[in-house]
Amino acid sequence: MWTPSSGGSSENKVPVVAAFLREASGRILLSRRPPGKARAGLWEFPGGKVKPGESPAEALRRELREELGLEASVGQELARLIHVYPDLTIELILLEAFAENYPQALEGQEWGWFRPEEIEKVPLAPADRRLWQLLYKNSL
Ligand SMILES: Nc1nc2c([nH]c(=O)n2[C@@H]2O[C@H](COP(=O)(O)OP(=O)(O)OP(=O)(O)O)[C@@H](O)[C@H]2O)c(=O)[nH]1
Repeated sequence: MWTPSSGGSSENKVPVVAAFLREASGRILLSRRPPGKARAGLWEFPGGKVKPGESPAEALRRELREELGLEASVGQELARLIHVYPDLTIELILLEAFAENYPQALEGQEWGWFRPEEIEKVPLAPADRRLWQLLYKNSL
């Protein structure tokens, strides 16, 4: 598990949980930030903010159900980092997830399965680009 910090202020950081979810052929699930939201149009691992009183795993199961209609079990933590955006500072926690059904875009967002080499070329949210580099370097 890797826990680097991007350096800026990490006070009042918002915990954000995200899923590393692979289908049978090894492609990875990404979803796209919808128009009108911060980082609109960029791709990210599906997930969202951890609410007070929730564990990261509970938050991830809730987000996957709400956004993609997925029933999922959650495995180990793969990576974690702090990222400072102009509008907020997040602590992004990437958890391995295993889905029991197929995703459907319940909030109208785009999503897709990507092979690792395709992810190199996808416009990822900046925090996710860093996370991906960590994962790749450690050949997950
Ligand atoms: N879900 C998710 N958010 C990420 C990732 N990477 C990343 O920088 N973020 C940022 O973390 C924040 C998560 O907010 P969100 O909007 O997804 O979460 P939410 O639905 O629970 O909150 P909201 O109701 O305030 O929109 C956003 O600013 C988003 O850009 C990621 O891989 N997954």
